[in-house]
Amino acid sequence: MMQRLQGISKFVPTIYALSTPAGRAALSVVRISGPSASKVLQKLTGKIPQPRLASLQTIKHPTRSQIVDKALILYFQQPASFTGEDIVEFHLHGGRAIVTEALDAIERTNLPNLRYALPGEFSERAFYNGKTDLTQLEGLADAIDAETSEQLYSVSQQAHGDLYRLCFRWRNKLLECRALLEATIDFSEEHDLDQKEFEPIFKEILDLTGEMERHLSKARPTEILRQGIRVAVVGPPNAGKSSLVNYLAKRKVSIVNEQPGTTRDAIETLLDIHGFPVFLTDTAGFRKGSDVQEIESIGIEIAKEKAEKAQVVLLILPSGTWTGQSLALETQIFDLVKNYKAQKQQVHVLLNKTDLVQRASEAASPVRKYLHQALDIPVSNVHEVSVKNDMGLEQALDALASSFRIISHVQAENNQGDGYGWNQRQREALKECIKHLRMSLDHASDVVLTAEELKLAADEIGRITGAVNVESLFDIIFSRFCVGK
Ligand SMILES: Nc1nc2c(ncn2[C@@H]2O[C@H](COP(=O)(O)OP(=O)(O)OP(=O)(O)O)[C@@H](O)[C@H]2O)c(=O)[nH]1
Repeated sequence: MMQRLQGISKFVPTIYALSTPAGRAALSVVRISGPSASKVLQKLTGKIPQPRLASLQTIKHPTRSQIVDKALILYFQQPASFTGEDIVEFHLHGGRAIVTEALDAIERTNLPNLRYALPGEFSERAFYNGKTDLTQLEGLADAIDAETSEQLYSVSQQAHGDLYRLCFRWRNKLLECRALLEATIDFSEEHDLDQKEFEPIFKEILDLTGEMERHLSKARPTEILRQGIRVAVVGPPNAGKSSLVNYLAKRKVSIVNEQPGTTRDAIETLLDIHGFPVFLTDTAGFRKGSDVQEIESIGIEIAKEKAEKAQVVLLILPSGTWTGQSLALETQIFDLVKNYKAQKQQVHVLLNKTDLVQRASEAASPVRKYLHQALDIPVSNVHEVSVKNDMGLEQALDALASSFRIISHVQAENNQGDGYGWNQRQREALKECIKHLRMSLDHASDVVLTAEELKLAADEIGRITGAVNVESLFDIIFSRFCVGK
């Protein structure tokens, strides 16, 4: 992508694009960036307004001499703009013909070196002109892709520069320590210096290492929310699994029937539960017996696999089971639950069909105790519900959301959710940086090696923000943006 920008500024192409979705809308924004942006504006409106002040102007097509639109115009003078170049924005009425003609009018100004933008090219210019760093670009791409509130807030620190500022401070400190160390080494070659002279620098490195380790331990991996949390709905046949999935999805995702064994395959649906993106999988009911047909038993195996891969297992028990009449029959289910717990999966149990049970909470008490004692399921993870009558589901969803918060590190188990969102690439670079800092401290007796490790540590932080060469990543990051961003 670098080649798009090569050369001195007057040869940098001026780019333009529709920055809002195509189609009929209240407004559509066309953006122009580059050395000729103001010339395009002059040719189409006859004047250049004061920078950063909105003004209503008439856009005339240069060859047809017809009015394309009367639109709000914004002009940003470089370097005070998103890309760091001159930018012009046309806030047009959002009609298909208006947008097409506005884009055509820009092209027909026939100014040299003017072309339609490539995907992510505005952001790419912002990066190369030092207006943003890699963490903010990645955060912005994730923020634009976010479909739920928690997805959005998990990347807002990246998108708004907090992570960049932190890394910028760390890198500067590392470079400072290294410079100080090298100056002291040079000085010590002429003057017989005591090892003690290096102590303040080592203290600084130690403090910085501790600070980075704290950030790493509190880091919220952003990819968990980007990928969605996997929740498997399991239980015996006829428990109400499909009814629950349909209730949560607010539509008919699965077939509901009183016939046991209705659901044969795993049916997955993406939902927003309290701001968390959740892949909810309805599965075939677990059961054994001579009347279990081959297809159903395949479905049961698929259900087990789905549950093993899920981060949260939602076990639904129908009233007959949890009131104790057939609890013994369900040992195979409880064995599976033990297995999920052993794999550190979060397990929630819904005691369903309370509408069929007299004094339901009294009846639920022994089973709740049993689940807690025998299977180590917290009492707060066992919920009495009636999917049919919409009872108890609100509280169950609140408890599920608490598990999602912990899984996605939005909230730590000790209730401290103050860590930054870091993606895998960033966490790995931070881990490498800490490794080099630890090595630099191990080499305390050979300060030349310490200085070298400090350089490697600073490079790792530079890789996070893009200050150190990471061009191989640029195509991946910029291509995530659409044209006009
Ligand atoms: N009374 C009562 N009936 C319910 C409740 N929830 C579900 N049902 C009924 O129970 C029957 C089975 O419901 P499903 O949702 O198909 O159960 P399932 O667990 O998906 O069943 P399988 O597909 O056999 O595994 C249906 O007739 C539902 O209407 C409830 O809270 N109370």
